[in-house]
Amino acid sequence: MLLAIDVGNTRIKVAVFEKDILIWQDAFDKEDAVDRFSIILIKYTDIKNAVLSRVGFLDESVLKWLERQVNLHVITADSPMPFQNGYETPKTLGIDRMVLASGAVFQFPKQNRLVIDSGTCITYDFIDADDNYLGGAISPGFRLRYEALHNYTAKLPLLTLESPSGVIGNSTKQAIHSGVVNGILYEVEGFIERYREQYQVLTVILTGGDTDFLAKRVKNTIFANPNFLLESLNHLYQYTINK
Ligand SMILES: Nc1ncnc2c1ncn2[C@@H]1O[C@H](COP(=O)(O)OP(=O)(O)O)[C@@H](O)[C@H]1O
Ligand SMILES: CC(C)(COP(=O)(O)O)[C@@H](O)C(=O)NCCC(=O)O
Ligand SMILES: [K+]
Repeated sequence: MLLAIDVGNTRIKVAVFEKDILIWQDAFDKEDAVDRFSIILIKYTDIKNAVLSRVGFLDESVLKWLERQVNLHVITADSPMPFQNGYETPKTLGIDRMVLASGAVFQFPKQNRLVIDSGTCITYDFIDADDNYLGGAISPGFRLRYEALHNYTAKLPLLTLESPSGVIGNSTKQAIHSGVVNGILYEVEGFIERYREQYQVLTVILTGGDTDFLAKRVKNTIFANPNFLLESLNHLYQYTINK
């Protein structure tokens, strides 16, 4: 039984795996980390190993606590990956993006793949059919855009994610929702179209906290899976221990 832990810039996401079966999952804020991890370890006493991907801040004391509870396997830039890393700055590449790319290789072998993870940031990661990771893009996620509009202007209100009434926002709030939501939709659809121009056959995988919201609205055939990073962590752990 394995505990997979994804520490992002907004939340901690966790899942318990029995081989390749996801038997339980949760997401929580970082300040609740030790309490929520304790609940999991009490509920699943067979957990002896954990695998962790971290891009967001996590208090060192939480890591030290975790290391005392389980065998903690932390994914780093030096961890073995099932792809050739063509990133110019491999040491600055987000561990989450590496895990996503490895999951695309495991779950969708030998094809051009674009992984879109809509969380704090929207990340785009491309792996070609020969398992070369080429990079992609980093863009502000929904919440970052709403907060930026509020924090960097004199008058705009701070709004939370809501579907715009239409393309033409006929009020301040609707104009903001249209700008944020339609802006992200057209960005995602535009990127997919550009990648498809260059790589005619392309598999698109969508994940992240905003998967469900985006999957319903993006006009492209995509594989939507909110647990893709956690599943990829599980596969990567198996891959690493069997190397
Ligand atoms: N309970 C929640 N708390 C915070 N964000 C949530 C929640 N449910 C869905 N979300 C959405 O998920 C996004 C964060 O996605 P996530 O993938 O967890 O981010 P990260 O991996 O960057 O920490 C938020 O911007 C929000 O739109
Ligand atoms: C871009 C990210 C902040 C995304 O993190 P997330 O939205 O998942 O919290 C993370 O992948 C990161 O810190 N990347 C480092 C820079 C790079 O990937 O080139
Ligand atoms: K992300």
